[in-house]
Amino acid sequence: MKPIQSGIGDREWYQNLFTLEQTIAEITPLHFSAPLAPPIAAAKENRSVDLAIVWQTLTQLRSRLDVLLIEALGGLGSPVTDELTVADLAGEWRLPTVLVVPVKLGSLGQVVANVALARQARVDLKGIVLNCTQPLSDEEIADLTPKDLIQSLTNIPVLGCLPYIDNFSDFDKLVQIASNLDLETLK
Ligand SMILES: Nc1ncnc2c1ncn2[C@@H]1O[C@H](COP(=O)(O)OP(=O)(O)OP(=O)(O)O)[C@@H](O)[C@H]1O
Ligand SMILES: C[C@H](N)[C@@H](CCCCCC(=O)O)NC(=O)O
Ligand SMILES: [Mg+2]
Repeated sequence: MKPIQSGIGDREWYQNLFTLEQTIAEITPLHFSAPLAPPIAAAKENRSVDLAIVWQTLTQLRSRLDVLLIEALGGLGSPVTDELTVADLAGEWRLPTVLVVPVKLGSLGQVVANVALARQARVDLKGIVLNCTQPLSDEEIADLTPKDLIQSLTNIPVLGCLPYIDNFSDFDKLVQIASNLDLETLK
């Protein structure tokens, strides 16, 4: 699921990449046109952010699927409503969570701040995945986001590093990349 989406993006990606039995309304029960934070995008359409429909759809899907992977939006501190952040929802809805961190200078500060926020909101943080959103060497990745330092600072396991992907339509490559992540701990 991409339960709340603003603008064009993830739900369209999923439909192109995967064969899913869910309808688009099940993949994304709440969609807003403006590519902005949900409360702001909703206000532009004179709508509110109806979390009840998100919870209902999530509950239905969870009961009929073996695995339900949910992509949030923005970061843990991004607002979902005027009162609630992504971290608040993940905590209150008890969703086992993986933090995805783009590899760049500043990532260490971001990861420490986000893990602190996750703890404050009682998020069940299972692991951290590093994401190389630009082509970098192994040495550059290790210098910017050293796994051992992140684990020592946060006490959260680093499950792996997604490489830079230049072609998202190479499905076999995506499968091979996913198989390198240590996802067994999420079960
Ligand atoms: N490993 C990668 N290699 C190359 N491009 C990437 C990689 N990860 C992300 N991108 C690019 O960044 C875009 C947004 O990625 P992603 O959906 O993961 O962002 P996000 O942080 O989840 O933001 P959102 O809140 O919009 O979901 C992707 O569609 C892709 O174009
Ligand atoms: C438009 C973006 N791509 C994203 C919304 C990100 C909101 C971030 C708000 C913030 O933290 O300032 N929407 C989405 O993932 O559907
Ligand atoms: Mg996304």
